Amino acid sequence: MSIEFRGVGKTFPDGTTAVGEFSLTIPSRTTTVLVGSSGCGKTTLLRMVNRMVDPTAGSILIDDEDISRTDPVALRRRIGYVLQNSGLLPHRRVADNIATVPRLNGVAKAPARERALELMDTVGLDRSLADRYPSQLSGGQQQRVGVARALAADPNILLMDEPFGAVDPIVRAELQRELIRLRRELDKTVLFVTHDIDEAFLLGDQVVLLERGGKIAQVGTPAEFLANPASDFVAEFVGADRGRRALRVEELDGVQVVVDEDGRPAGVLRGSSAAGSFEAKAGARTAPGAPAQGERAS
Ligand SMILES: Nc1ncnc2c1ncn2[C@@H]1O[C@H](COP(=O)(O)OP(=O)(O)OP(=O)(O)O)[C@@H](O)[C@H]1O
Repeated sequence: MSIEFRGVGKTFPDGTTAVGEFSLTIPSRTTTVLVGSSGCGKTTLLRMVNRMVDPTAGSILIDDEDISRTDPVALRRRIGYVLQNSGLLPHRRVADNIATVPRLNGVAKAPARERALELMDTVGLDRSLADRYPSQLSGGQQQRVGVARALAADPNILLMDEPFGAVDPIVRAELQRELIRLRRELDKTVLFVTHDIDEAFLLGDQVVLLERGGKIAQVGTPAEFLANPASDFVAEFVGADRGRRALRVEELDGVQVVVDEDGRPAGVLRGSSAAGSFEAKAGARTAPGAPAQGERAS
């Protein structure tokens, strides 16, 4: 399913303009990553897609249908949503957390549990954890449960708000690899929010770098960012955010390769079309120097 933002703006009742005017098309079955510093409007944009926030200007279309005319509850049940702190219900067991939306949609207990167990396999969680409570899991396991829960209603769209922001770098790299695998298997339209440009380049078919007020500094494939930063702001964000390890594109035997500042290959760029996403070699990119996460639990 495609998502289109048309001249979208959001000014909160207290007068804060989180998003000025934002237009973007997110093609079906691709991953778009919104990246930018704290407070630039990423979460607000994400939450407008499932109507947890309604825009004060413009419109959002899903497969050409204006979502302001849809029932927000029904809309939310068909869009998966993963949060930084997993957002699990603490008093419910893992399998029950995963089965929340199917149960709300009227699926009986036994098939809902069976589906939850299958989803635990999908996200790489051992089924023996099904009857634990969230507090009895590690942070990484909780995030996997959050992903499984978001997938439970088999949504076509997955919204992910800093889903790997609260785990350590090693678990984070593991979860990123899992998401790349899942994306290939599940074929969803994914909108992903992060502070971390490395994570954005690793996961995004399309990367959108935002400035304050939801202003687009640049939109493009990771290759386009690396080869052609649109402004000094972009060049600085792309370089500064990854510390000393500035990446660049080089051509080796006719293949575009991303190398780090010491000339070590960090990934291969596949073509330059819509499929021009960034394939990182395992272990080559572990998000060093990831900026501190936002204090606000969203
Ligand atoms: N309910 C609200 N009322 C007033 N202002 C808000 C509200 N929610 C968000 N804002 C403001 O809107 C701006 C954008 O917030 P938003 O949460 O979208 O940013 P963000 O890029 O996701 O930040 P972070 O990376 O820290 O999560 C910020 O200035 C924030 O303080």
